[in-house]
Amino acid sequence: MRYRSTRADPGGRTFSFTEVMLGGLAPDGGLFLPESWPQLDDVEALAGKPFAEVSARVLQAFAPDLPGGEAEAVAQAAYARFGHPAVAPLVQHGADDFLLELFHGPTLAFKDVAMQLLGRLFERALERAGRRMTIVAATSGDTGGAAIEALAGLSAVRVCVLHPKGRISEVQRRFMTTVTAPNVLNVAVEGTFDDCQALVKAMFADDAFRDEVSLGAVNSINWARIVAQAAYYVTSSLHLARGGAPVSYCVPTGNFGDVFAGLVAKRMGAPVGRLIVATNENDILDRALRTGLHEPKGVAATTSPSMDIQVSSNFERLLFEASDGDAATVRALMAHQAGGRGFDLSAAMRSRIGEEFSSYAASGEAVDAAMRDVREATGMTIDPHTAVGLHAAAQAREDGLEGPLVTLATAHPAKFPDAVEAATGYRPGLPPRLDGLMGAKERYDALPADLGVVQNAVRELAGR
Ligand SMILES: Cc1ncc(COP(=O)(O)O)c(C=O)c1O
Ligand SMILES: N[C@@H](CCOP(=O)(O)O)C(=O)O
Repeated sequence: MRYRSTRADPGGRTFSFTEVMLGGLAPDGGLFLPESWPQLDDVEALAGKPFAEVSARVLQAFAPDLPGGEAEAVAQAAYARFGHPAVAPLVQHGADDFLLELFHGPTLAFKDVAMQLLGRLFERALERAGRRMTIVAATSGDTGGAAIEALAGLSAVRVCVLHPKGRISEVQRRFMTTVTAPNVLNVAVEGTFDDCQALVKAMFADDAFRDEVSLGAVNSINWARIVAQAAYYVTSSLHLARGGAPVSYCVPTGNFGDVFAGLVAKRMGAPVGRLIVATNENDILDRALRTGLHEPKGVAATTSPSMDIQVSSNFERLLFEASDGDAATVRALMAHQAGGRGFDLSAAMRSRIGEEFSSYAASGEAVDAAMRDVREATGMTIDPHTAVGLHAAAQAREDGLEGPLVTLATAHPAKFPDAVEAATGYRPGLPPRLDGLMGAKERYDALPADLGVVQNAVRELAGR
């Protein structure tokens, strides 16, 4: 199993899983994808197996270069820390409608599922290579907390997280800024998540800097994140399909990593049906899928801040898939995007995407209504990101979607208590294990969205 960049022509350099994981972004600025899709042998036999076992099988399929037994060992350790024995339990909320709860990890968001695995894989790979690494991550709220939780205190890793100042919830921020481990640096950037992500990509594009600090990534540009997330599509689709109709998924979407993980599970042979991209008012992906025109129009602050994104990194992976691996097309479209311009999808690419993906966007009112409605109907409290997903699920049903439909519950409602309370009148509380979080001292640097300034802060961290 070898990997190539979405921007590299066939016959170019290929990479192993470990190189891909430690490299983060491909040297040419593209994203790594496998040269072919591995299949899960005897996939039906995985139905009902423990989450860690399925996760290890998925990982092994993509990472044959890991030492024997490593996939099982890291998966067992990673998921032992989750607050629910199923790790990612399904909860039924309608006749054929389900929520997949992905928030039972240490920082109450779906990012923990991948990050707990990734932290352990990094630790072992760096130890084998006898090297250190500086991870720089951009977050719109959840990736940062999950990354810091997974990497704090590791001697071979320094981790710097860039978050958009004032644009994430207080609980999200505190998951990051109250951590005192010396290998952690939090930076509040004057700008949006897109600015933070652009800074990360610019650091990767600076070869000298990349080598100087031994730069690594844990955003979903890192292929290992996507592989780890594919596991919950495998477990849940096998559970619900049982040899019958494939299972469709409604995925609250920002950086397009989570929904792309659904495609990966499908490509591996899991019974995954349609993939529904659910966006908030930052609807660039919904517009692109409906009209073929991918056109930026500025980021609005919403009650689902983790999805306040315009430049969705993993859309590039979908463009590569939809163009049949045509790197020249991907390079051309990405050049438009880098220049802040829109681009058009060809009719052929649109039609290929439309065979597997649909999309819906939710207004702020629709998100509030979804939180209220589900609470009134079922007593369940959901977070605003999950509400974006449930709104899309209802729209998909109105448009005639049949068969089992799973909406990903991507965060615990207690991460967004103000938004939930405003919509439902109920203020969700944090689990007792997090009692100290809201009173703990915070530490972060506020910096402008300036590459040189942020690079200097990362250099200082790397030298600690
Ligand atoms: C709670 C929550 N929901 C949904 C998303 C969107 O996921 P993705 O960026 O993989 O599309 C995010 C951020 O990634 C998130 O933190
Ligand atoms: N919503 C994310 C944004 C980064 O996404 P990632 O999946 O690429 O790490 C966040 O919460 O930080």
